[in-house]
Amino acid sequence: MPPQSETVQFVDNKNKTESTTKSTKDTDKPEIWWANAILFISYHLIAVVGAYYYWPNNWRVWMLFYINWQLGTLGITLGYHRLWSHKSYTARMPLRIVLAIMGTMGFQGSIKWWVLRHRLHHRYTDTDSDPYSAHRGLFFSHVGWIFLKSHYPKMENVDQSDLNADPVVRFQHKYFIPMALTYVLLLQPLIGYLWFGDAVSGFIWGGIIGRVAVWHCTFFVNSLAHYLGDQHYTLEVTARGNLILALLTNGEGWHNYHHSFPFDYRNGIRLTDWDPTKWIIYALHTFTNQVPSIRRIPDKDIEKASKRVISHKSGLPVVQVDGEILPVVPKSEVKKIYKDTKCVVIEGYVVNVDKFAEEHPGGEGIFRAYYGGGDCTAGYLKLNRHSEYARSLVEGYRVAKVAAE
Ligand code: HEM
Repeated sequence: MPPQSETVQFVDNKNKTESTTKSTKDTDKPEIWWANAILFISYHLIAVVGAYYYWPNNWRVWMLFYINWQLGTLGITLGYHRLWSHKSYTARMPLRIVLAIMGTMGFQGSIKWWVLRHRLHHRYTDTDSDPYSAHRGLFFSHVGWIFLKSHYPKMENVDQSDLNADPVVRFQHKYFIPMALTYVLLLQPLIGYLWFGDAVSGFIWGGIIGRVAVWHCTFFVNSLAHYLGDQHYTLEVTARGNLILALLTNGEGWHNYHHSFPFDYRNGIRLTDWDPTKWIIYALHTFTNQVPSIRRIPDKDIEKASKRVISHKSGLPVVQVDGEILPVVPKSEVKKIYKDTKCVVIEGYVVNVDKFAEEHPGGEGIFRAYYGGGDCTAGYLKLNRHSEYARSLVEGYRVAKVAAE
């Protein structure tokens, strides 16, 4: 088990240099974790053979699999990840108990085991100290890291006081193995027997295949979500945003935003971004007393991050306008640079209307012909006498200044 945390002075989480970190090398050769490897491989073998011989011809078996998959995944996303790893919301004891049970169904180690590694991942993303660093290859970041008994010298810098103080976390950590095994070996066959009279199918589909589905969907976030997708909020790490992964992971696929703002209870920030985890947290906060508070990053900070990314991507000279750093784009380059974006030009500035277009009182249609860097100043000035409020909105959405040629 990792040691208790101690007070350490951190210099900069991106340069990964701590003043009091012990000199143990992160790249020390780790041992193979045979127990994990054998368990993992056996599960997959049983899943394949079981699926072949016990292919369901009864919808109840499919339901058992689906419920198991979804509950396990939600236990990880709602509980392990957004509650315990990032404290993006607070939860009362009854909800924490339910989430700890659901998380146990994910079969990915105890809350404490998982959260400490996840905090390490965020703190040292893409370095040797990142337990599932994407820089060590797709296979390693997906499952390879689980087969290794790595020791993480920098773990001592990760705070775990909140985990140690939570009785639910302590209990689940102590009894994780019996709880997880009871769930798979006893409960699933029992449900199968009582629900559709087939204990073996209950074990195979509820216990084994349900687990394999939860595993890979969670692991995709560590692997594919660092390889495929968009980077709108930070370029400093490999994390990317990806709709397909969001669909498979109850919203965790919006991973670039998450790495930029890990404390936000949302991963998909737009109303329409597929993120059931965020919707459930919001519903629990609004309609029950189980989630007293949620953490949401202010829109202006998100906007700033996205502007910074656009500036960096452009690699152009910058200018300070009203306290903001904006890249300066030659007029002839605007359409090339912003071709696949919802950016338009208004009064000499490139304005990103992605977040605003849908709620524009004059309709989104007005912008469409200009997306990709078209100049809509004439319409903006003539079709409506835009108020001061509208002007300040435009200022907030500026992403670049167009250089006079
Ligand atoms: C980011 C750019 C823009 C912002 C922030 C913006 C904002 C607004 C706002 C807040 C209003 C409500 C009235 C007001 O407060 O002035 C409005 C109305 C309107 N806007 Fe814009 N606007 C933008 C761009 C444009 C452009 C490019 C056009 C035309 C090409 C346009 C056409 C209109 C029209 C026609 C209305 C009147 C809608 C109605 O009352 O039926 N707007 N806009």
